[in-house]
Amino acid sequence: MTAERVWTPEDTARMLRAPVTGDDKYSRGVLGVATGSEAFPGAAVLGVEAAVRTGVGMVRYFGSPTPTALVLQRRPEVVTGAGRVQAWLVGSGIPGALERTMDDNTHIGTALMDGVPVVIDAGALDRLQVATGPAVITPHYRELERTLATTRSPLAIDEIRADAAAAAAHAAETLGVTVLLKGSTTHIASPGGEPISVSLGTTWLASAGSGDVLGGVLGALLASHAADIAERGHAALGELAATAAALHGLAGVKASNGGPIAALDITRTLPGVVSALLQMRDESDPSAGDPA
Ligand SMILES: NC(=O)C1=CN([C@@H]2O[C@H](COP(=O)(O)OP(=O)(O)OC[C@H]3O[C@@H](n4cnc5c(N)ncnc54)[C@H](O)[C@@H]3O)[C@@H](O)[C@H]2O)[C@@H](O)CC1
Ligand SMILES: Nc1ncnc2c1ncn2[C@@H]1O[C@H](COP(=O)(O)OP(=O)(O)O)[C@@H](O)[C@H]1O
Repeated sequence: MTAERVWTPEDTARMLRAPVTGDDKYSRGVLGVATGSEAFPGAAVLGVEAAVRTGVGMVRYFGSPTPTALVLQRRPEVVTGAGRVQAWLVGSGIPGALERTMDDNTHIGTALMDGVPVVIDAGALDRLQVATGPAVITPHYRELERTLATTRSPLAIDEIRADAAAAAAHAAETLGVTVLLKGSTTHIASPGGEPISVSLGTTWLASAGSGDVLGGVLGALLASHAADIAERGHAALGELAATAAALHGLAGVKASNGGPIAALDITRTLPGVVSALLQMRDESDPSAGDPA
């Protein structure tokens, strides 16, 4: 069995970065989002909404006309078109290779070849090897099976299910990326980093679009922690991935209150979860979190 660090709300709170007096929207970090497509426009709305509500200086959205219109309708604060960013989120709501349009491929390529940290989800997973910056992949079990299928050491889905922690570790080693393997327990593995498990959610999170929300949370965290990633590389990416899974899980629990949730509900409870964690941190260590 893989020995994993069990991630806690306290660990999550320690990783959060609240804006300080010297900050502006650019110093807080800009997230580029290349998600959604004419086939799955809703995924773009979910990821953008989650990023905005996790906390980031600005979101730039780069996608096809339908998701662009929907994103702007819901979040007028978003800037559209490619531009300078500190991190990218790419792939949620983009179809697999056989169904992708030329536009979809352009969006994926732009995000992957910008050289900054990148969250790679769903339809961009088959292109992960062209990423020029440090990458975190966010597959569920079927997506991990597909992603490993073209490597020299594939894993069948039953093997992944039987030992998901080991599967995540194997994928991180084989692919050279940080892996966030989604499930009721989320397993995180990084090349050379500490394996982590996160079980802070609820089974009600097993619903369409829930993973698209997680991508937005993680993208926002990468964009707002660029200096930490530059300094600590995959060790930082692993802890940020665990932080995202924890925020997503805790927001899901709050949104559910023991009942069903729609994916967009998770984004509504995110700010409250962030503020409660920051308050807990400030009460236990008033000097934490403001290096300015
Ligand atoms: N609102 C949206 O725009 C949403 C977009 N999504 C996007 O949709 C794309 C595909 O994601 P998936 O995780 O579904 O991809 P998967 O490729 O893992 O799932 C598709 C597979 O699920 C199986 N399947 C399909 N319908 C089934 C059913 N009724 N019962 C049992 N098995 C069934 C089939 O084997 C199919 O090949 C991704 O790009 C994802 O981001 C999803 O996140 C759902 C919400
Ligand atoms: N049984 C479960 N219990 C708790 N969380 C779950 C469960 N199943 C899935 N999740 C979580 O819900 C999300 C589902 O993501 P994903 O499968 O990518 O959905 P989608 O593609 O529809 O957005 C992940 O964050 C995962 O960890």
